[in-house]
Amino acid sequence: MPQLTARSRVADPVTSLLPLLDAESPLLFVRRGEGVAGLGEALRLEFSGPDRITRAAETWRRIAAAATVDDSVGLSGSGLLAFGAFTFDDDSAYPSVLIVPRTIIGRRDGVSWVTRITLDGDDTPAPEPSIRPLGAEFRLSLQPGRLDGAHYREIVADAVARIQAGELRKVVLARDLVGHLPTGGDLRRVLVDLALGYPDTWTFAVDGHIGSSPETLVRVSHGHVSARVLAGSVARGADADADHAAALALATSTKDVDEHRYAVQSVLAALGPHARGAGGGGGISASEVPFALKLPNLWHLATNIEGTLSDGSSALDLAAALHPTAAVAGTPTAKALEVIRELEPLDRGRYGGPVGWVDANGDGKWAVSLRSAEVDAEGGIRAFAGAGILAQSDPDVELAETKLKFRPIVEAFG
Ligand SMILES: C=C(O[C@@H]1C=C(C(=O)O)C=C[C@H]1O)C(=O)O
Repeated sequence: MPQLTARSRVADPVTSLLPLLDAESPLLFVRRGEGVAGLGEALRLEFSGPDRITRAAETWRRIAAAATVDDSVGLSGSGLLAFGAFTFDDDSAYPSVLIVPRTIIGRRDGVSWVTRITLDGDDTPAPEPSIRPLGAEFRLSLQPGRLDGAHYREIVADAVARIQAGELRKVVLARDLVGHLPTGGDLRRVLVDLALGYPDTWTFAVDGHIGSSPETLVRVSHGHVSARVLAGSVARGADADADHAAALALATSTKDVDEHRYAVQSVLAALGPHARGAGGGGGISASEVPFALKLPNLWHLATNIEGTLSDGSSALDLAAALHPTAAVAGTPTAKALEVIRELEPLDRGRYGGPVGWVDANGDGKWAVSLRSAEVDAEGGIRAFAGAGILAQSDPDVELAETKLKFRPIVEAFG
């Protein structure tokens, strides 16, 4: 069993975590400038196969129980934690990882801290947080990958026919864009653009998987559990009136409200066995009517879900119970996964999977990886975006929706 020792102390305030990151292998999970950044690797664990998240959760519980943690900060993200990113599919060629950095810099409620982590028997000094000037600016354009627009419309039409024939109710189909990072390209430039352009989303970087997701898979903090489900999308309007009309049309569209309901139900069903409702009643609670969440590129229908944990599950246990939600797979789940495998000629990698962190107490924050890309060791980039397909879906509209969902990543690289 790896023996980890972690020590967290309040530090001089940092104004931004991003310039502190490693340019080639950044570790990051932030929203509105707050969160955690990691340097170096004290421990890296890889998982694969159908029970990859469950095994990661069990392994982490044992490592955390054996660890020595001295945390005088006591904020969300202080103390010992592991960053993680898990593949969407059971058979992906990409690794699912938990990475414990050597040094963590955190920022929350105006307080900054540094956590230093050592692995017994490893004397490598922990990297010192220091501002590293950003590398040269670069611009690159992402091009259609394995699945271009015309092909995407075809598989959407195929899925619609299957849904209309009663094979399933909903399936989320994604397509890809590819590109190449220039030699020495500083990934922090991309992360800065994402974090500044989409401040209300989770901007993340774990093991070359980067993005800015608006969807919270699950958050656990001191026995409280919460999630934010998104499903149902529409483009922002060109002016204030058109924008208001777009949000209204989304909130009253039967197709989108139905799609949203499936996604909320799948999250409630997965969390129910682990939680009591916020009001003390049975189960976990969700607001009855979704709200329209405004992002720079899109409106989404959104529902916040809350409850009190009843069984000591960690955030990673719950991520295992939740993945894959109807927001990224479909309904019913098993059939949707079968249709995705059949129609999508892609390995989604960690897109659509849980990305976030878990601490030694089991608290943590996990997003559904959306608006994201895989960047491999040779600089190869593959970005993904998808849309929920229902009986009434129009292939042209769904293709247009994926274009809008690519925008954060396309613009951050471009
Ligand atoms: C699948 C994606 O997004 C998901 C699908 C949505 C939809 O179909 O309306 C909305 C938000 C996300 O839950 C994506 O961004 O790639």
